[in-house]
Amino acid sequence: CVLKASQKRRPLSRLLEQLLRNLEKRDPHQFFAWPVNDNFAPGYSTIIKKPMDFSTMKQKIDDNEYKSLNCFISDFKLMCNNAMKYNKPGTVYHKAARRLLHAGLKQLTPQKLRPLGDILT
Ligand SMILES: COc1ccc(OC)c(-c2cc(C(C)=O)n3cccnc23)c1
Repeated sequence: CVLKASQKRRPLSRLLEQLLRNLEKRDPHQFFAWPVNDNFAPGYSTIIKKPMDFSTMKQKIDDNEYKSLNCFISDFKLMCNNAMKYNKPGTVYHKAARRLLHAGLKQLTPQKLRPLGDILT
């Protein structure tokens, strides 16, 4: 039988795509969907040395750049921490980043991931 394109992907890639979709649902305003633009965030590229966003994470999945779940989780944390570094507490972006990080890490706990089986070992 012929595998669908999605079924041909590596098991880790399919898992990370699923996790990414679930994390993106926690960003309803799409503040984290694309790279932050210096025109809207003055000085962003001088303050934030390693920018990260969901579209970049998706591209890294497609390019098989993530060798483990932990590398994927590190980029998710980097993205949220960048927003909490650049934006002052109390701003809509700082609050959105805190909520996203908290909700995202709850989805990425071993208890939640264990049912996915030995794909993570
Ligand atoms: C107001 O609509 C948008 C749309 C897209 C954004 O980033 C992709 C942002 C955005 C996202 C951020 C972050 C995540 O720091 N940000 C900081 C300062 C000014 N704008 C932003 C806002």
